[in-house]
Amino acid sequence: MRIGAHLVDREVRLREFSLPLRSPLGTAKGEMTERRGLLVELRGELETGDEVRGVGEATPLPPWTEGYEECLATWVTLRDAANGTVSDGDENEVDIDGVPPAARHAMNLVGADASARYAKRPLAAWLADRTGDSGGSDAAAEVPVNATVGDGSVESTVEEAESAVVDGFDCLKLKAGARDLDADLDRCRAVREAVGDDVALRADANGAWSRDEAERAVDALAALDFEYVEQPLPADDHEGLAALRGRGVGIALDESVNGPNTWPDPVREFADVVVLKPMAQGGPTRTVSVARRLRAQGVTPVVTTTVDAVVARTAAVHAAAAIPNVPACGLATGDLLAEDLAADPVPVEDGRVRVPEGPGLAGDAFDRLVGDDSAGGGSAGGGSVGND
Ligand SMILES: O=C(O)CCC(=O)c1ccccc1C(=O)O
Ligand SMILES: [Mg+2]
Repeated sequence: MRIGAHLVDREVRLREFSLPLRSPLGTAKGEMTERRGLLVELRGELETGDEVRGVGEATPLPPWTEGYEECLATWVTLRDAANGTVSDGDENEVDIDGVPPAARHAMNLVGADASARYAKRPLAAWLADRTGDSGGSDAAAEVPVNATVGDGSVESTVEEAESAVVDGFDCLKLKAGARDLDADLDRCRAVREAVGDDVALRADANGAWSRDEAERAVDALAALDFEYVEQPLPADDHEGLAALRGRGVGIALDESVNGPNTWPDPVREFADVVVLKPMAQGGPTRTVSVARRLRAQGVTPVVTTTVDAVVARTAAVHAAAAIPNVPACGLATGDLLAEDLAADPVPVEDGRVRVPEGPGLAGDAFDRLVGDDSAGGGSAGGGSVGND
């Protein structure tokens, strides 16, 4: 296949970016300090003469997705094939099954944004139309979100939690697993005492615990009335995860289903909640259809970013809005970035995000973001790698 194969005069352009985090996000897998990714823009004309334009983003994060270099190399190939800047022939045909998840996310998103804009529908409504039941279903106007609280001392964890509650969040997710279990449980207990009983709490261990630790954690978190614990055990310990069910706190899967691992089957026997990261699922379209299938078997889907830039974060908000009655999602990650590529069309207010009402992602808000293409020393104009 080729991107925009049905378009005349198509042009795909890439921009590499690198965005520092405001302060490092502490997790069981180490500290995240910056996010590197690619913006993609597709322009062309339909045979009717109508102009088509779409924007996408690939912000890879191993082990959830491929690494940056593979993602970039994939997109340089996709771009050159789409633009016809290499001689016609087999090398212009890209096998879609070989496109890794973050690169595929951008592919899905440029197409979905372009299609939704052409249909004059917000992306959320377009996604709901395409993935809904026969009658279709409306997209939500707002999505509830959780605050993301990184690893830290008891004091700094409580401080961050309290400030999130002051900002209007009624659901907090605490990163855990970076320190020993008793220290983590002290943090969780201190936050519960500080925020009271009306705030929903979640913990995310990123697969750090042993079976014994996970069992102890689950019992302690149940007593603190935590809503769920995300990935208490390594991604492939399906049996261990199943054994943690029914002890008073929900079991959520993240790494088990976002990344190279095989899903436990049937997933409802292993999880109450499944976290869907569009960047790891290969795009918003697949995210919404997987979410609807999960719902149908009684598993609760939650959408989160991989701490993406504004284009993918906005897409994730649309995807979440296309899932009926989605609970609080991990989409309040824009504030973790010290800078971003554009003004935020999906700011968090009172623990909720309003879904942009313009066509596609956010009307033409992202149309100026991809300047002259210089990514990958590309054939579309040469130049060096990077623009910052
Ligand atoms: O869910 C959230 O609150 C934010 C997203 C988040 O925690 C995250 C962000 C980047 C990579 C991994 C994760 C994770 O859920 O483990
Ligand atoms: Mg997680």
